[in-house]
Amino acid sequence: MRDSVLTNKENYMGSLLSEESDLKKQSRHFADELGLGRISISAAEAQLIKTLVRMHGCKKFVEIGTLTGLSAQYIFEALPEGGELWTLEKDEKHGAMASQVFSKMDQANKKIHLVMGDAREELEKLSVLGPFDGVFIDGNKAAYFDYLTWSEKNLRPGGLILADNIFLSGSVWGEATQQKFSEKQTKIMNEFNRRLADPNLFESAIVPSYEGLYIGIKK
Ligand SMILES: C[S@@+](CC[C@H](N)C(=O)[O-])C[C@H]1O[C@@H](n2cnc3c(N)ncnc32)[C@H](O)[C@@H]1O
Repeated sequence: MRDSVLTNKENYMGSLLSEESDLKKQSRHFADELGLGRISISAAEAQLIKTLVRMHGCKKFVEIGTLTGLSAQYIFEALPEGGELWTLEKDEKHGAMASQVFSKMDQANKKIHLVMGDAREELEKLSVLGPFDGVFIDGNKAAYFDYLTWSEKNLRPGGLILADNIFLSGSVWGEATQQKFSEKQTKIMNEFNRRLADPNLFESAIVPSYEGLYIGIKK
């Protein structure tokens, strides 16, 4: 995420990772072309997500918010043979770039499906293919609670929920932020965070990264 705001600690963590592949660099390049490089996931966070997906043994995984396909590549790498990733995106330009990247990926033993359209509607259509083993929520911030409601219904018991940007740059605890989040977005994110914190529904933990990454396991 967001080179301009990476701390020395984050830069140090990044320096320990191996260089990203040409295809990942292509996704970053496309995001930069769109002027959205800052909202692409950082290598360190992406590596964390990949490790969690692998550790959890996820085979059928859903990503909400493809952008140019960077996080999707990390998740895809973590899936075992026979694995499938559905990644949802509503913006045509973003989808076209992601599609170019995905067409260059080796899909001989596992598959990646780019699903275009509003995630809330497309998720409902995907339900017939469930239950899924995990979801990465990184789409429309005002729809996070709806994404979670869908996940509760469509993940298997023990399924993995990962969600990025759950601090909304500090607006969830009332800090004024450079990026303007609406009251509605902040309220919904707080409801989302409180629901994931409910120990009757989830085993959960927060990684205090710059934007905050929620990890939940559905009970
Ligand atoms: C933060 S970016 C995703 C970054 C990506 N996961 C990565 O790290 O490489 C959020 C993406 O969600 C998409 N998005 C926003 N609202 C959406 C919606 N209602 N349905 C589907 N996608 C949406 C945006 O167009 C954008 O590409």
